[in-house]
Amino acid sequence: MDESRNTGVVDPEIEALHRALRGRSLVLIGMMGSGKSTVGRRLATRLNLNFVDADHEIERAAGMTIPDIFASQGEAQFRDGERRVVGRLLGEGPQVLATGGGAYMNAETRAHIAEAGISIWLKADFDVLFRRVRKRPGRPLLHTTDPEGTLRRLIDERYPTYAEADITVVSRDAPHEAIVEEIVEAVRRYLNVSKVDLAR
Ligand SMILES: Nc1ncnc2c1ncn2[C@@H]1O[C@H](COP(=O)(O)OP(=O)(O)O)[C@@H](O)[C@H]1O
Ligand SMILES: O=C(O)C1=C[C@@H](OP(=O)(O)O)[C@@H](O)[C@H](O)C1
Ligand SMILES: [Mg+2]
Repeated sequence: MDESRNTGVVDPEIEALHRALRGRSLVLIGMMGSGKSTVGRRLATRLNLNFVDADHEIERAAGMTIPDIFASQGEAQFRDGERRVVGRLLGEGPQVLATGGGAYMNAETRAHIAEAGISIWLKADFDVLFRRVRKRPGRPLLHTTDPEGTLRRLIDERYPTYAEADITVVSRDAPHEAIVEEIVEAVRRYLNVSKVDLAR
């Protein structure tokens, strides 16, 4: 759970960001395939924060994979576990928390994130998402006769809510590090931590 942490790094810029976070976590939200898990891990390394993936924690708590949870218990049970796990993880900040795509759609979770975190929406076009999720199946919501239509419907349903996030960063096909730097810059702006102040 903690493998992304770099200890011993003393970077004034990062320390200033940590102070400005005041215990809040950076919470990645967005559709399946937007890069929350992969970019989140790198963001945590970059900022010397712990990384935690809610899906991974749900799987650990349940002792089974997400497709198995959906198959054996159904989506409602998964959502209930997701709400509890995200709530617990938000109490353990500051860290980078990658949520599953549906987590932010829960009003209670959203309120909790607003209180204990800074929400970052990784916003991506349908084409980008569809190409990515096709490469790696294993997302039970897309196990339908029409995964393309399902993904479009989920985008329509969810984007107005995702738009409530504190910060939006466009996720496109670019080196992960480039997206990480855009997030760091956006977080710095959001927290009013200026590079100029830090250089003094
Ligand atoms: N900036 C990017 N450029 C290219 N591929 C990316 C980028 N970000 C994520 N991906 C790829 O998209 C897929 C889904 O990423 P993942 O982090 O699992 O998304 P999420 O957790 O949001 O569902 C992975 O194969 C990942 O490597
Ligand atoms: O969008 C969703 O509702 C889901 C997204 C998945 O996580 P990723 O967004 O990390 O793929 C996972 O939580 C589950 O399959 C449901
Ligand atoms: Mg993920």
